[in-house]
Amino acid sequence: MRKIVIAGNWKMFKTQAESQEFLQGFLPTLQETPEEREVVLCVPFTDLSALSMNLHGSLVQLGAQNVHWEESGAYTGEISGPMLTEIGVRYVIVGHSERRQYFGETDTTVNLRLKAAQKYGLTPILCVGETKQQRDAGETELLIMTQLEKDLVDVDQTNLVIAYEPIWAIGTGDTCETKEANRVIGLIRSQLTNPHVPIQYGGSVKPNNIDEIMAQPEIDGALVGGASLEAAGFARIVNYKVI
Ligand SMILES: O=C[C@H](O)COP(=O)(O)O
Repeated sequence: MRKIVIAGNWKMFKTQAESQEFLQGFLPTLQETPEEREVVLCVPFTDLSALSMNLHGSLVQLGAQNVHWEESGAYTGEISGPMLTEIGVRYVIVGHSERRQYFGETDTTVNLRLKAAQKYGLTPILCVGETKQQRDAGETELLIMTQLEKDLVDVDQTNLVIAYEPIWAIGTGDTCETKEANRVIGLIRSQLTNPHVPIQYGGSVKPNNIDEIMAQPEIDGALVGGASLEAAGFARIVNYKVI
């Protein structure tokens, strides 16, 4: 059976004070969360230490938004796997489209980061997905297959989560039609050597569409941006109803 993983990606939002306020509203709602649902908060680096202490013993796992491939070194602005695991981080997002678009992330560096994450005991959440232009040009399948082929070279598929995030659906309110997301995720699964890799959908996931998204047979969770910033809304997503 595949694990369900619901992850919030806070991107560059929330100071430490704001993150504590969030937890006060969010954690009490988790008592009834079914155990097979893994809940992850991928937060800014400055929030990790304090959250690690506050999440200890809770049902929520801590995630980062980037990891470098070296253990240490002269890499200004980067962070290493041991630095993250030391403070209790379990997951890390790798290859998010915003890293690829704004910070020069390539399939080569994504592959290096994936392998480093696993080497140092983290579970990477690999993001793949097409732009609107690529979708309109009928290139979705080719683009995703190419990303998977390059990103997953020598990557251990027993410690991996993949997120399908159509870029045109991120932060736009323009959710991918659920059956289409299910189709693409099925395609992704067909390219993997391990059929048990959890594959999430990401892109304008909200409290009012999570139930339908999670009803799709190929979808094993969600990577949630904007809607993970508000405690009650994210709690509704995490506690989605099985329909
Ligand atoms: O990592 C999360 C995705 O970029 C989705 O963001 P969004 O839920 O705000 O569309």
